[in-house]
Amino acid sequence: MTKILLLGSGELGKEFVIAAQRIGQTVIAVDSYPNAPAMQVAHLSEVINMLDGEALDTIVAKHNPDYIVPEIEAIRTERFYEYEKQGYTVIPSAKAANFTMNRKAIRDLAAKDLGLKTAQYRYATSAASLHKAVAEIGMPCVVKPLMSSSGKGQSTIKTEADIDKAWTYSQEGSRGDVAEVIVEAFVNFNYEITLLTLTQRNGNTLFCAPIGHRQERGDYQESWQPATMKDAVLQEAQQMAAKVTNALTGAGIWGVEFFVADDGVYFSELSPRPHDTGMVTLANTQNFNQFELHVRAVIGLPISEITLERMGASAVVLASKESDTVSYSGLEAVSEASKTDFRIFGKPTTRPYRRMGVVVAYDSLSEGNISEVTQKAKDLAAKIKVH
Ligand SMILES: Nc1ncnc2c1ncn2[C@@H]1O[C@H](COP(=O)(O)OP(=O)(O)OP(=O)(O)O)[C@@H](O)[C@H]1O
Ligand SMILES: NCC(=O)N[C@@H]1O[C@H](COP(=O)([O-])[O-])[C@@H](O)[C@H]1O
Ligand SMILES: [Mg+2]
Repeated sequence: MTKILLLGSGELGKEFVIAAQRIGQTVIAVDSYPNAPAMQVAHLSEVINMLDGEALDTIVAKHNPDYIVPEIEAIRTERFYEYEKQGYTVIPSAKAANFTMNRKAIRDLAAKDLGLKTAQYRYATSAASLHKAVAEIGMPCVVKPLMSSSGKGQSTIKTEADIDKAWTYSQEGSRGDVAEVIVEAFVNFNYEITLLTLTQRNGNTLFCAPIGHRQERGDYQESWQPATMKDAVLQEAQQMAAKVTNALTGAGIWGVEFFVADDGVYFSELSPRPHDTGMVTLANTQNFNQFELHVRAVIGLPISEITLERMGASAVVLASKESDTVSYSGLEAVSEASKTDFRIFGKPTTRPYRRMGVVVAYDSLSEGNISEVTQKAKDLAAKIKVH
């Protein structure tokens, strides 16, 4: 039987496992804490520190998987090159996982090697060098730890007084073991999108309809598909996505993030895996959702087309405080509403702003209104309370 070693077991991993099991795959789910969402539905699980290369080596050798599928960024991805040499298949590739775990590698590749348009940026390794970088980039600007995701440790500097605070905050939010930050000029975009891109072993690259989203504190709040945009702008984004995924190599679904501003399309970053904003596809907006697409790309089953079947939106359910016990209320209201669905991820503990669930809403492409569908998802998500 085919064995998939899933490195990271959050909500995205959980849907991936469900999609994999539906087509007969065995999954071993790994994360740093027990009873993580994907572990609840996987065949086997392992709890390790994935930044620890030796711990990683041990479970790879123990399970001898056919596919190693990263689900988060904070993994000792340098080891992946070695696994590829040993004959393992890393998804999408060791290079893709390694370059995207660290904002520096992916940004330098995109901006310098591939010549993609990005926000102006500098790096800083201390509060003092952050002052210097901000002076060069100008304000407002955005500071992010080189290793973090979902906006952790990210803040916007508007005045001189924010700089030291931004440094301290970045060091608290950094997920990995790297102290460095990136400072980006603030892009005054009109809207931002995720372009889910499917690369396949047969070389056929396909794009999903663009997903619009709104972020707060660097974390997504609502996403909707399709995002309304001009054809020429979409094509430009598709070309950029093809370029960067091609350079990173390998098969899988990728969430390629863009800002669309008056002066053009900016590449922001990408996930070489399902994307949080792509949870909108759980509303069955497409013939295959992003997790089903990823599974098929992983095991090498060809997809010949991705079709948009209806419009949809997703809105997040967040926790508000730290707690070791979790319960939910308000599910009746969501369940009762028409053309909606929801997921509760089953995370065992809460912390402020931790994403615990998602509500999706949908409508037909001919009769629906995407703003209304998004508002509906948002209103219903607000009815679910995490206790
Ligand atoms: N240079 C920028 N100018 C304007 N807004 C920005 C900039 N960088 C980030 N943002 C805003 O912050 C959001 C999160 O940034 P980014 O995607 O880099 O963070 P992240 O921690 O990698 O998030 P995730 O892992 O959830 O994708 C962006 O989607 C955008 O809304
Ligand atoms: N933007 C990346 C993203 O959404 N990743 C998703 O969040 C999980 C971590 O959640 P947690 O921090 O609540 O444990 C990850 O495992 C992944 O599923
Ligand atoms: Mg992002």
